[in-house]
Amino acid sequence: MALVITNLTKQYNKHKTGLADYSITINKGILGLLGPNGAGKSTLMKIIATISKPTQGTVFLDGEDIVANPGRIRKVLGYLPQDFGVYPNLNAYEFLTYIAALKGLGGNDLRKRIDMLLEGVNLTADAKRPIGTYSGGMKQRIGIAQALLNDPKILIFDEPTVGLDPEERVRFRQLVSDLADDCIIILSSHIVSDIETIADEVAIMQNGRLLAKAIQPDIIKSVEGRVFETLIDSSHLPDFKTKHLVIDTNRQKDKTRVRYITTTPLAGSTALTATLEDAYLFLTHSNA
Ligand SMILES: Nc1ncnc2c1ncn2[C@@H]1O[C@H](COP(=O)(O)OP(=O)(O)OP(=O)(O)O)[C@@H](O)[C@H]1O
Repeated sequence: MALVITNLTKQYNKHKTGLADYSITINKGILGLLGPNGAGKSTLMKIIATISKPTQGTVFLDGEDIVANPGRIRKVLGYLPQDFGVYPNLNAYEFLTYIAALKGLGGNDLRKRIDMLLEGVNLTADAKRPIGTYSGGMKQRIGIAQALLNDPKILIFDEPTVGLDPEERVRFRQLVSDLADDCIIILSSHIVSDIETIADEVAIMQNGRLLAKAIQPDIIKSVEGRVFETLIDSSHLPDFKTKHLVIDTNRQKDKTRVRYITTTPLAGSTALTATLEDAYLFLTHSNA
């Protein structure tokens, strides 16, 4: 199974471009879309989910044009939009039953599937109370459950970890990796650590363009040997920032410990092991 996206452009209006000549091939496994606000992550996901049409370009699923024939992908799609709305007066059971009806799902197994999904997102104990009384994280979890109702083969999660506490993030990661062998899973975040722990491959986006797409070690290679740490006078920090890409600072009285990326390190700097965050900040700054 493969999604082949070619020269995709979404022009919202004269001034707003969602995607600009974007091409990518997505295979089975977990692809993390990483990019700053406005990079085009949601736009890409909406087009794949056939909620939005591209201005130009094509999306093929196993050789079939899904822009022209959205029915092909809708049957096998699970989608959690960023602005997922719920019906506050329905409880979790009623809500999932309602979504199942919209998706044309029914039969004897439906109840069992809903029970299993509620268990998977840790909502069994709260399944009988109105969703309006849920916390943000619980609403997000019911959103994750509805995306899985039809046993999808393509899963699209727009910012799925928003509002989840650390324990729920671990549970979500587990749920997603259990599905990854058999599905294309695309998830977005602007939080590097979320993507780092979940995704096999990472696609870094900015301004509607794809800056890099590879497995994590290959993305990290772009900054290997260029990440350093040093201690400088805090008063020198503004000048230091004009010469090197500063990733992180830790102020200690009048000195500041700086993690930075450069090809010309200061004498006495310590070389550090590069991380996905280093590579992400390097790529997005170099292409800003
Ligand atoms: N309906 C719309 N009308 C006009 N412009 C839009 C619309 N939706 C998105 N955009 C613009 O398209 C660009 C990409 O937005 P998009 O929401 O896809 O980015 P994103 O990477 O998902 O960002 P975020 O993390 O903030 O959700 C932004 O400049 C945004 O303002």
